[in-house]
Amino acid sequence: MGIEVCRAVDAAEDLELVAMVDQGDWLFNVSDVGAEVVVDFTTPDAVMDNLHWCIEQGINVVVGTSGFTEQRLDRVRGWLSHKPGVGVVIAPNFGIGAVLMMQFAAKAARYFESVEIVEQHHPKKVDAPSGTAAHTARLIAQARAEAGRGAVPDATTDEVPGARGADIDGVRVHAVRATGLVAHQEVLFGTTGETLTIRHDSYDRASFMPGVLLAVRSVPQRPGLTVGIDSLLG
Ligand SMILES: NC(=O)C1=CN([C@@H]2O[C@H](COP(=O)(O)OP(=O)(O)OC[C@H]3O[C@@H](n4cnc5c(N)ncnc54)[C@H](OP(=O)(O)O)[C@@H]3O)[C@@H](O)[C@H]2O)C=CC1
Ligand SMILES: O=C(O)C1=N[C@H](C(=O)O)C[C@H](O)C1
Repeated sequence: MGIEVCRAVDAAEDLELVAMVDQGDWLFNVSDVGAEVVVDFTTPDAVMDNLHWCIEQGINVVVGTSGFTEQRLDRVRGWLSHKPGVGVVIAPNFGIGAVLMMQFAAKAARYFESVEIVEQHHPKKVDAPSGTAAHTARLIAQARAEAGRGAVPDATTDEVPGARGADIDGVRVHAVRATGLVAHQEVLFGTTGETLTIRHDSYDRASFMPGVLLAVRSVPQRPGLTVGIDSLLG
């Protein structure tokens, strides 16, 4: 993703690529060259230190790295409270189709008794479940709670641990890894006599670039924390 983002920024006439930073490189290069925005696609282990450093330096940040829980977001809000002019956009998924898939899933959630998420990714992905799946599960759980829905019905005894997937806020999430896949997700809803499946497929990492560039262009005018790119879309 880092290389893909550098290519996209380099190709954009209104943006200038001033530094590329990999593991082991000094972050100081970024401030030395006067970067206005840093884009982070690293790992859940590395991202918090990178973010903290950038905020301290007064540099705006766009983050695509997964692994953001509500606790992590609160830590970022805390850092930003000392740097009121700095903007941070953290998005679980920059693909426009994926953003809509999450919105549609949150909308459908109140009407269906059952729901499960199946995310599918390339086998080099280091984390599971995906940030997109975790975020979708939380949105669905929130929508169900607001609609007064109780627990998803499930009488299964988990005879083999993991057979029923991970439980995120009461929503089962299943992670598939297979060569040939890029990034895909299905949200399966069920109620009496019918199911609804909402599916999104990223076939190429180019699908994330318009959303990343939109966030890069927007973040200097958006101090504070923005989660997701929904509010940036026209
Ligand atoms: N929000 C979105 O739309 C998307 C999010 N993602 C997420 O982005 C993240 C990266 O994905 P992907 O590019 O596929 O993963 P990769 O493993 O291919 O790339 C991660 C890169 O980060 C480097 N890295 C690790 N630690 C640091 C550090 N401290 N400073 C600088 N660089 C570091 C790694 O270096 P090394 O190889 O030396 O370890 C590696 O080059 C994942 O969390 C993924 O889920 C991915 C696609 C879209
Ligand atoms: O690692 C990936 O590839 C992706 N990661 C993000 C996630 O964890 O949701 C976004 C997209 O699914 C691609």
